[in-house]
Amino acid sequence: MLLSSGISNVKRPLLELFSRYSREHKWWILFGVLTSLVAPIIGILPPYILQTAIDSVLLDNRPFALFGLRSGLFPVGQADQLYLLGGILAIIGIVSAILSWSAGWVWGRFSQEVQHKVRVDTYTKAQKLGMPFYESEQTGQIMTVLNNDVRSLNNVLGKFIGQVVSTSATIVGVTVLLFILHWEFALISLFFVPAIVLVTRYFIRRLKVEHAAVKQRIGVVNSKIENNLSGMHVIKSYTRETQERDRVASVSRGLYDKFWNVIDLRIRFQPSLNVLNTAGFTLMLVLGGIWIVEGPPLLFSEPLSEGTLVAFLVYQQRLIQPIIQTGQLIDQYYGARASAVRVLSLHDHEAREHNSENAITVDHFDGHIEFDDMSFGYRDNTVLTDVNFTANAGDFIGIVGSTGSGKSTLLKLLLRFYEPDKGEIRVDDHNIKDIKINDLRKRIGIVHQDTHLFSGTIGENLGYGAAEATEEDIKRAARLANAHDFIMEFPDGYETNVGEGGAKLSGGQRQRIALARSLVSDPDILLLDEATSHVDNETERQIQDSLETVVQDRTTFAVAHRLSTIRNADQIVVLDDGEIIEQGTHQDLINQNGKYAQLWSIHIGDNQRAEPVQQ
Ligand SMILES: Nc1ncnc2c1ncn2[C@@H]1O[C@H](COP(=O)(O)OP(=O)(O)OP(=O)(O)O)[C@@H](O)[C@H]1O
Repeated sequence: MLLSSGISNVKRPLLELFSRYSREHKWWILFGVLTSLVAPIIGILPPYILQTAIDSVLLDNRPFALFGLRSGLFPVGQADQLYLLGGILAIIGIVSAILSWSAGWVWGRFSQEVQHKVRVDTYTKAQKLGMPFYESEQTGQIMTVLNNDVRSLNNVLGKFIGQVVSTSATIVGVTVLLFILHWEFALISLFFVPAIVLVTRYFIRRLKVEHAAVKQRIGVVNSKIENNLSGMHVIKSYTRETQERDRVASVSRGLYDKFWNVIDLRIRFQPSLNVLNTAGFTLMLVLGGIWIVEGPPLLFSEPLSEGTLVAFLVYQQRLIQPIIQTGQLIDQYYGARASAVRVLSLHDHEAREHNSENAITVDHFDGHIEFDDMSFGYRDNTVLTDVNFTANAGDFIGIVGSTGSGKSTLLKLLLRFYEPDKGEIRVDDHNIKDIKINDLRKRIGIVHQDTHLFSGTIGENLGYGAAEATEEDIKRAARLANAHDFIMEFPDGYETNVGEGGAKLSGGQRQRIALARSLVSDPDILLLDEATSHVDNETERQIQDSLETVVQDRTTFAVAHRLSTIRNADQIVVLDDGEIIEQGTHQDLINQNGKYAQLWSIHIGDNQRAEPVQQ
């Protein structure tokens, strides 16, 4: 359960992801940083101008000066001075708005670019993971990484730098301005900042822990819901709606509890800061008032003007916001960090399918296949032991055996869904480990035991594995699989929508479409895993007739419980508990009078019993 525990060895996951995805956008980032830096600096000037308006224009107790400059160009009349200040404020407002818009645009685009790329990359990487990964991870957890985690990363990767830059610029800018305005009062008024930082730190540390727990719980809820939706027919059949509702409610409550911990921390965080803020504001107002009325207290010497006090009070409010924002940024940071760990766990997962170093390219197989002393097990559970047999090019091989004897596993090993633990599998004298995985799979057609169709039309499903297939290729394959006639009976023919996972078709129809799909690309090797188990005897006989033509041109492995399907095979392999116990033609095996002969007599008996009683 790697994703649910979120293991990744990367020390700074966000930085790592940022460096992976930001390179090609360095100019955007530079522009974004510049605008995020300049916008808040310009934005903090109005209170400074307010001070001039109060002290130099309204109270007229200071000579008119702006930014330390006393120019003969400045107007002397009060109204003109106010017009000048009003004009400057308007320009600041416009420039500030343009810069904020530019910063918002750049970071918004950048964050969407990053989100899009991380999502596509993560999906691409997930696709490269081998089947064992999908068997050990819940689909819901993988979906959570692709949806929630990628979205949460977007918040930070895209906006974080802009916010960090503008927040830092505001804090530094305001602090510098306060010292320029009145360094003695600035020393006193900044006293409350360390208290705010300490409170922020306390909450952030606790949020970090809770965020990781929330991420994991979201995955659990998604898995449960996804699992239930895909098994809805079973839930309904067994009338388990109430129990399943309770189970969903239980995992959802688990998420609720964890989320509540985060919300509880957040809602206590903001009021705590507000209390500190109000205390700081009140103290400054009282102290500043006394300073103005009675002159500088204690060791201080500079008198304080009314305008300066007003500017300080406004700046104090301006300062608290970026400090709170810093807290929120750190909160977001830890949320995104937990997501980054999960995304990287998927990106860097070692269970990736990979070609060997000197893997060869293949565009055709003759179809000579050898299993050479091959053994395989799922984790600790040995499923196939010392399998030895050879299929000559063009052979039709029947594989029979009791349930769980390893028949499907044998076919999956040929596709390299898993690697043998011992021995090897060779196709045309090449160990399949040394053939490029995609080349191997492209030349092998398979009909899985569990037929899966994708939402879309019948035609789209048929052409799924062969982009270059013509309409004629598709129809030819459909005829071979005895599917063409029933497809044409639908009003929309090949344009018929199959529904979610093929739900609008019968089991037998789905199977015939899957069979046709495997034939469209004209594979050199064909693997049929119970490919006709859901069709009636008559349809099976018709498919059998068509397949006789099909199998002549390629090596075919057919797993079948219905033994009539493989009766004419060149070779029948009988598996029992993962070992080959018998091998030969139908007649050889009947003559041996072993397991196969026993199965055959049951099969015949079944068929006879299934015959309608003659009146
Ligand atoms: N992904 C898996 N992980 C762990 N064990 C598995 C997995 N797939 C199959 N097995 C186990 O391997 C054994 C062989 O399974 P396999 O599907 O190959 O049997 P089979 O002969 O095709 O059975 P059936 O006729 O019922 O389809 C079974 O005991 C099964 O439980």
